[in-house]
Amino acid sequence: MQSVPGLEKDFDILGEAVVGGTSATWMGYKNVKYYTNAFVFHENKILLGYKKRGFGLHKYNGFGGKVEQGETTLEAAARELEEEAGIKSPLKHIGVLFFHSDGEDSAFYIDVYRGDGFEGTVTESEEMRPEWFSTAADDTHAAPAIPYDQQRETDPYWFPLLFSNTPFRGRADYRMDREKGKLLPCKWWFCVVKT
Ligand SMILES: COc1nc(N)nc2c1ncn2[C@H]1C[C@H](O)[C@@H](COP(=O)(O)OP(=O)(O)OP(=O)(O)O)O1
Repeated sequence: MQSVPGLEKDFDILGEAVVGGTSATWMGYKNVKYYTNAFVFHENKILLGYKKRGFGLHKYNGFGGKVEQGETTLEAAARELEEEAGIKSPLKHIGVLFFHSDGEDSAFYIDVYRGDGFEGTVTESEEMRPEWFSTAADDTHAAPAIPYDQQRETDPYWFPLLFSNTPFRGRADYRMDREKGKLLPCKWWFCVVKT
């Protein structure tokens, strides 16, 4: 595993890992940009947003965005959740993800938050259309299954840890797949944090 700014302090507490992809070295990057991603849980369901514009267009994700100057990442996560889904939730930090795409100057450093329960009314925004999905193993909760085929390719590595409330860390490098004509993960690791 290669060091990542802000993650180095965690390396001695990382546990079970999924590692995959090419044996080539990790990609370099010039800058790191800080983001948040918040996931709200309620009655065996998770709230995801369908991205209507910009980065991640037409994919489901948590609610989040850039951390603005002077904000903590928790403040940024709460602000983005309210802007994009119209709700507040008692957010707790659950993970850190680091993504870099070949050819980009900046890498994404993402603080991931989990909130159990919410206040307010879930409301569609200009950027996101919120929808509930089932987190139950069976289909008894009358919500659709997690839409992994409309999410980022690396989400299946860490979503189970988010569901089980297990702190995690991870990194993936993306490269253009010329045959498929899109960026795909070429090297990755995802770990639980030992408690
Ligand atoms: C594999 O890469 C990623 N996976 C997942 N699941 N989420 C990712 C990945 N890379 C970035 N993200 C997240 C981080 C943020 O939550 C959003 C991107 O935020 P956005 O570009 O919408 O940021 P805003 O500040 O809202 O941008 P605007 O200036 O357009 O409002 O994706």
